[in-house]
Amino acid sequence: MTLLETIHGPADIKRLDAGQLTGLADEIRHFLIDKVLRTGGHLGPNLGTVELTIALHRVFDSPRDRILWDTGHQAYVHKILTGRREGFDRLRQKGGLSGYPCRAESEHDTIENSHASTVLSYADGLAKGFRLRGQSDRAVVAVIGDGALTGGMAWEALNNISGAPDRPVVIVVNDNGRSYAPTTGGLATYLAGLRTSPDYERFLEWSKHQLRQTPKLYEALHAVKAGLKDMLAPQGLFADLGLKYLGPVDGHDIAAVEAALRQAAGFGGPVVVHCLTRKGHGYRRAEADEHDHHHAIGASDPATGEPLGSSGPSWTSVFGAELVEIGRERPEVVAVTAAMLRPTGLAAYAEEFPDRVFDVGIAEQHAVTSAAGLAMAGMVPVVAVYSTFLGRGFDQLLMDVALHSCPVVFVLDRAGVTGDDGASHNGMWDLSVLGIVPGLRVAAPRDGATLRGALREAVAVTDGPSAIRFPKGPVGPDLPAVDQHDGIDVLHRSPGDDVLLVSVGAMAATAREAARRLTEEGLGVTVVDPGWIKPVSPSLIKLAEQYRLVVTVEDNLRVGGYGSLLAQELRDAGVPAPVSGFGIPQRFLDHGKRAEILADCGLRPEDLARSIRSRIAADRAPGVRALKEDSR
Ligand SMILES: Cc1ncc(C[n+]2csc(CCOP(=O)(O)OP(=O)(O)O)c2C)c(N)n1
Ligand SMILES: CC(=O)[C@@H](O)[C@H](O)COP(=O)(O)O
Ligand SMILES: [Mg+2]
Repeated sequence: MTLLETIHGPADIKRLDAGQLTGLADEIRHFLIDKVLRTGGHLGPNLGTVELTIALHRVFDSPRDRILWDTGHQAYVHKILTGRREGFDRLRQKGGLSGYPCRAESEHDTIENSHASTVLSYADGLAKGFRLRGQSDRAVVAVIGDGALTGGMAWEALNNISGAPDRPVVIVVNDNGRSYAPTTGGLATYLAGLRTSPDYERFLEWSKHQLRQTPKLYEALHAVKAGLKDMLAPQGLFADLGLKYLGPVDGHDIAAVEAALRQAAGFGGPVVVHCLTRKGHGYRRAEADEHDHHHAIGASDPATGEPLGSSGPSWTSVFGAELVEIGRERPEVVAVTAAMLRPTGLAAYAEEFPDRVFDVGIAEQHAVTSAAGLAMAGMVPVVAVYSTFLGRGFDQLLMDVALHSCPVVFVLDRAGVTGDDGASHNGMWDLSVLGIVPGLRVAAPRDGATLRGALREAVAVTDGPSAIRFPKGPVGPDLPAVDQHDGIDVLHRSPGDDVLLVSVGAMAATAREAARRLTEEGLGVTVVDPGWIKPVSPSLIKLAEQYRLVVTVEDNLRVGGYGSLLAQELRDAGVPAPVSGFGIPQRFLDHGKRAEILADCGLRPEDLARSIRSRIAADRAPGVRALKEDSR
């Protein structure tokens, strides 16, 4: 039986000796590489937290003590050590283990939101709550990455935590120097300064080498070392904030981390434990990966580590390539990313125009308002961000960009159902929130050709902001229009005025297939794709007036009485026919594959056809009231 097979919970780790712990770390590392290569997931971040997580669960008593993970993508080892090893064969699969902490899975889990920079706020609140409930003996431990530490929320929380010297929050900075790419900004430079002070490096090596022979003394020295570093490595920032600072500690040295955590646990106030780790540690391909592919990998060949089956160009790559072409023609076009240069397709642009790309760290609020500043300076900023993370900068979009009519272009990748990453990663809210922004234009391209077209139109707009949204994954073949109606692409037309099906963005193929099925049943169906869905074009309104039922379908949350803001606008414009919007039900969606989730949401072609059919039938049934607006 392997050591790992004997671990069913944190108690089992506490009884292991130093030699066994090293063996356990090796087994976990091999387990992670084997499992995550097969399923896909956050291999790099989790290889970096093996020893750190072992030490955390040896020092603290989860779940009474709360161990919190920022973003949560690096909590696989936490899951393994809290009895969920068997679940990794179905990691991130429908009905299987979530890729993030999940309260339904374990009492050891707390934060399910995978948006970064939140953990210190949770910790501050938990510590306050424990104190008020007379449970101040419960430790609150917040693990935050160097990347997440560049997010504004983290500093709002630090301001509060550091203002309460008796607030027993242990802040573990998991510093691997990278978000996806190397972490940017002055804070990153500062942290690098802490970890690269040469005196401290030499001392670190000496103490590890010399004192390995006498482990007992090893722990004792770590307390001394914590004092020594005051002379060896400056750590003003945290100390100046009133936070005790321990470190930097070798985050792959279980004994060292344990010693620092035990010291921190005894402080009784806010304390930073600065752990130095390496993303991908122990897996050469990940450690050598300069293109942050191993941050989040797809299912890969276990033998070679190569990703399995690439399925053609992605939406992201189409956007990135077109932006480079535009950038060559328009020197005023600049790009802004929130620590996701490659994932949002901006790497090529940065390569060709290094002075015209700004990585602001995981700081979407700053990304948006600094883009407003860029626009006010006469530039044309393109803010590339995952749809779900735009929520973090919505106030800035509304009040700093739109209120000032700044010509900022928002490119929202991962719009709609993404799937693998669970509830907080689906880009299912953007059309709902963008629909209420005065003066904002919104486009939802259906394929690569219309994405390129929409991007070129957007960067040409001078009197206000635009947003373009598209889903995760392969873009697939272009879907050419079969006709045009007053500037609107017609994707399908059969004789008759029964249904106008307004397809939004990547739902085009679904809408077209649903229309084909309904046409076979003798219904007259026209499918159109407006491309730009906000503002609603007068041509679309006029066209809609000619049909007995108007249906919209979008890969976005259903809102309001008509199911979508587009449907609402058509109705409000006086379209006489009943109008129904089909979209994602108002609930948080569990992880799974995009296709599975769309099926669960009733957004397959057969679902759409069935819903439309029932509405038409209801309308035709004698004595049945006229079609109700969508009331599902
Ligand atoms: C608000 C927000 N923006 C962007 C992301 C995408 N994202 C996920 S992990 C990550 C990098 C996190 O870096 P760090 O905190 O240092 O953790 P590491 O991966 O290095 O362990 C980013 C940008 C996110 N999860 N949340
Ligand atoms: C944790 C996080 O937010 C990202 O790492 C995300 O998981 C990446 O998603 P994609 O794999 O769709 O780029
Ligand atoms: Mg990091």
